[in-house]
Amino acid sequence: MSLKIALTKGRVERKVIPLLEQAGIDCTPLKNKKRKLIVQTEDNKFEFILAKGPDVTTYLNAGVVDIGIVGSDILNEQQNDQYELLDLEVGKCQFVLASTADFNVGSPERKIIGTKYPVITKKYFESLGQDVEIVRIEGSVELAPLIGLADAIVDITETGTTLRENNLYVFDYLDKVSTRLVVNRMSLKQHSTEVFNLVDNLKKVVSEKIKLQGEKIR
Ligand SMILES: Nc1ncnc2c1ncn2[C@@H]1O[C@H](COP(=O)(O)OP(=O)(O)OP(=O)(O)O)[C@@H](O)[C@H]1O
Ligand SMILES: O=P(O)(O)OC[C@H]1O[C@H](OP(=O)(O)OP(=O)(O)O)[C@H](O)[C@@H]1O
Repeated sequence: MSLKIALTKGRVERKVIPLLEQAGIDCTPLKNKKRKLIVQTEDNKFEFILAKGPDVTTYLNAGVVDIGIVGSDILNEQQNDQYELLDLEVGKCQFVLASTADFNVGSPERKIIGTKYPVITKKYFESLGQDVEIVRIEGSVELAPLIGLADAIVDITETGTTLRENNLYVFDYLDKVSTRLVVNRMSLKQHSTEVFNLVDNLKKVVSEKIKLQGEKIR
């Protein structure tokens, strides 16, 4: 039976495929899948289920997949205690509080904050002792302070390009984000050899990559 892996499609998928290949998995069917959402490797050892990030944990919780590959931003936002086995060290970015230059984080008025991450945002402002109004936005979050929908945003940034090109400034840095491998606890019992084989192989790939990056910096 194949090990079922819910893989976040899009950016995460693109960053994770090279790691899977280096871990010895032939990803040709995954790379040629076009609009197919379920893809099996030639040797039938793995079945990839291509899903949106927030749905990856839904599949895991329902027990219909064994493994999930998803950003820690989503795991933190959902707060439902997934069993994380590996930080894949790709999809790295960071949560920031950002706004236009005139924003004052210390001002006493109740602020309106635009975000895709209401739980993380609420917690962050609670830690500052502030009760804020949250406007949930699905994408292009940077628009919110520009068009007067919110006073500021909490969003993820990688290169800072989107903020820069829209004249937004970082007012605070929150948690760092990266792609994680999480596992269904039942699968860990039923398919422990297969799961740990995959995790061990990926661990080697990730630590080799980190070592090489360290050598390049030195
Ligand atoms: N700018 C970024 N840099 C690095 N990782 C990011 C960035 N934005 C998002 N991520 C990570 O990728 C995951 C998926 O992101 P998102 O759903 O925004 O993009 P996507 O659907 O892959 O986008 P696209 O379809 O444009 O490739 C996020 O949960 C997060 O962990
Ligand atoms: O710092 P940068 O490298 O510019 O990356 C940051 C952007 O990337 C993400 O958006 P994404 O590209 O996923 O699009 P979205 O706005 O539709 O979510 C994030 O929400 C920022 O908008």
